[in-house]
Amino acid sequence: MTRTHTATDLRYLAGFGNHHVTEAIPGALPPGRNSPQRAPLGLYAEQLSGTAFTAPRNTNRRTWVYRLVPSAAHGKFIPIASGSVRAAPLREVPLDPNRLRWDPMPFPPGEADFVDGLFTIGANGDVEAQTGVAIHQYAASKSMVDRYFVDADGEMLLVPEAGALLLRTELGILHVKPGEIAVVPRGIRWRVELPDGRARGYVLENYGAMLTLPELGPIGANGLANHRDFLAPEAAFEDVTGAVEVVQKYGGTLWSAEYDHSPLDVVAWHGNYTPYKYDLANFMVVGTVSFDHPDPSIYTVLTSPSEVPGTANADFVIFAPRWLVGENTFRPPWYHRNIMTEYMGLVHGVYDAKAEGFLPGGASLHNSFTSHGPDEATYRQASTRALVPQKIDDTLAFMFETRLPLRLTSAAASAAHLQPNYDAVWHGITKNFSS
Ligand SMILES: O=C(O)Cc1cc(O)ccc1O
Ligand SMILES: [Fe+2]
Repeated sequence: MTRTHTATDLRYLAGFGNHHVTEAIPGALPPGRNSPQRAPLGLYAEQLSGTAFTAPRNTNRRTWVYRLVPSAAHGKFIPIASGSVRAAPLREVPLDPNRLRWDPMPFPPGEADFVDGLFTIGANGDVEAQTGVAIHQYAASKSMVDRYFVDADGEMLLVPEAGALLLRTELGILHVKPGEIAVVPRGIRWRVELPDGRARGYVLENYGAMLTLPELGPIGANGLANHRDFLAPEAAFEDVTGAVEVVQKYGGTLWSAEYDHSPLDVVAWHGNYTPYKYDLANFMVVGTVSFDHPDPSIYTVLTSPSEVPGTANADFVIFAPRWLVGENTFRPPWYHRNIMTEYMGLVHGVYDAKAEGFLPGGASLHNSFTSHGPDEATYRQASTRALVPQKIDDTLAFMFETRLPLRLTSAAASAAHLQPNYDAVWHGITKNFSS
């Protein structure tokens, strides 16, 4: 059995969407061709296509892997209980026009690995039509050892809130801690170890076009999330023989198959279809240096475009430390209604639109066209404070923004940690009008 790497000896390959080349054993990659009659070291060659063969060059994603056994070498998948995992289309409860907020998600009783601890909040679109998203939270207390996961339904954007994750994937290992994010593409096998014993966080499962960097328009060639800060793993493999379980999410259902070897047996690979991580501290925040509160699209880290120009299937947006300097400006978010649906979570600190009740590990959902904005305490404070330069610090909130309303699971809609009276945060906002 070979399972070598620890979190400390990990090295990464830099660059968003780059064509990387990596060998865990020198000489494992065939030079000059992808598919020689016999691949080096007795390995099997296999292509993993994340986009259609014929997708335009600038969006085409594929990786060639050189592995101990072809991934085809496995038995039958059988459906298993899906726990708290659901997929779109969801029709468990009516679409709810209320603003909703949840307390921090409790850890399940007993031990739960990452898959056991996945809890679907809601979804939109249609998993089989490869459009829309599901939003999940996870709370895990046990590492996956002889158990692997693969999501054929979407790529998974992981936002850890508590505890690091060691993601052992087919293409190598990523160590991801709160303040960082990771994306695991659809169809890649992986398992999750918990270096801190427990871990909790958020997942955007993107059924649609792969997440990419947003256009920068007049911002120019630099800024927001920069290409070079996205890190893919170096090749690392497990040479493990013996019964292991592979759990596959396929069409919204969990399926299980027994393999007689670890599916993480890729010794070398080259290509641009890879898992990756990104440290949100590297995000260059752009904001006003004159007046008014800009639209939060300037805080977009990654976007999944839809076929409608400028209208994302999903955006991943962060509210990171930054200076507020706007003159004669109400500096927190304005009151608003938005056709796009806004699901928010908090990694740490306090979010500047909510004085109380929005907590790390908790979440809010402002579905399409629901009225929201600063709570009463925030309004009072921000509309009267002296407008000296102010640093928003020690905080990291984020938003999964998606173009279709989000249908909740009945479990999320009736969860014990759903706050009973979120509307009250806007009580006490009174008329100031005088003519
Ligand atoms: O609702 C929210 O708190 C998110 C948000 C932040 C912001 O600065 C502007 C609009 C917006 O929806
Ligand atoms: Fe909003």
